[in-house]
Amino acid sequence: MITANQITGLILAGGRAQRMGGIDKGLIPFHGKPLIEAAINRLKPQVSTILINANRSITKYSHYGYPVVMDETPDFSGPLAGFSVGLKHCKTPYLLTSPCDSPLLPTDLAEKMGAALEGNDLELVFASSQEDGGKIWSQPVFCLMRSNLQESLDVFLSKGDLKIDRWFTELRSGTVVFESPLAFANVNTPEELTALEKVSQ
Ligand SMILES: Nc1nc2c(ncn2[C@@H]2O[C@H](COP(=O)(O)OP(=O)(O)OP(=O)(O)O)[C@@H](O)[C@H]2O)c(=O)[nH]1
Ligand SMILES: [Mg+2]
Repeated sequence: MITANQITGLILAGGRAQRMGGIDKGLIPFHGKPLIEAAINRLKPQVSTILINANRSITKYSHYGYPVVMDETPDFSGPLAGFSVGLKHCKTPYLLTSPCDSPLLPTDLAEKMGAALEGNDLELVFASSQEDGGKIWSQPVFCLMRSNLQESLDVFLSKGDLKIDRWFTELRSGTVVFESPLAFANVNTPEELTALEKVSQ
């Protein structure tokens, strides 16, 4: 069984947030507190420690008491740049990733993905969500991976590829379907922020 003390949580807050007007998304208020706090609070019981991946507002993110790590490339090359630096700083056998803009993320994320990873001898498990109508969507920025994947990721990125699901196909990877679509609701626009605050009173 993979336990919380074997897992480091990586919160991805390194994006441009263009649909939010380019402001720092992790710091916008959600129910009166910076959005990233909700992700930290949901992730904390599932992991031994947390890393925050950000490319701006480093001092503000440091106030949470966790290391803040920046992408090694300054060009906002996507979430895999965050995975890469997260793997480099990860000192536990597993890394669990989550974006900073999904404040209702599953409280059993690590447990379910850990069981799938171990049970099927996988290297990486990503989440999928199921809509009420049954349609399944992959949620590739929610991943549990073995922390020895750093070399594989660096080789993949050095080829100039940035597509997250293409890296997954190079690995022994699988997915876990979570039934609550709301758990993966993410805040990309001011309208989505308002709507999510309403349904999560
Ligand atoms: N480290 C890092 N993370 C990124 C980068 N781009 C996106 N992400 C993260 O990936 C997750 C999903 O990305 P989006 O929801 O599209 O966020 P975003 O890129 O900031 O927003 P848009 O610019 O509106 O697409 C978020 O947690 C982002 O912080 C990047 O260049 N570097
Ligand atoms: Mg998003």
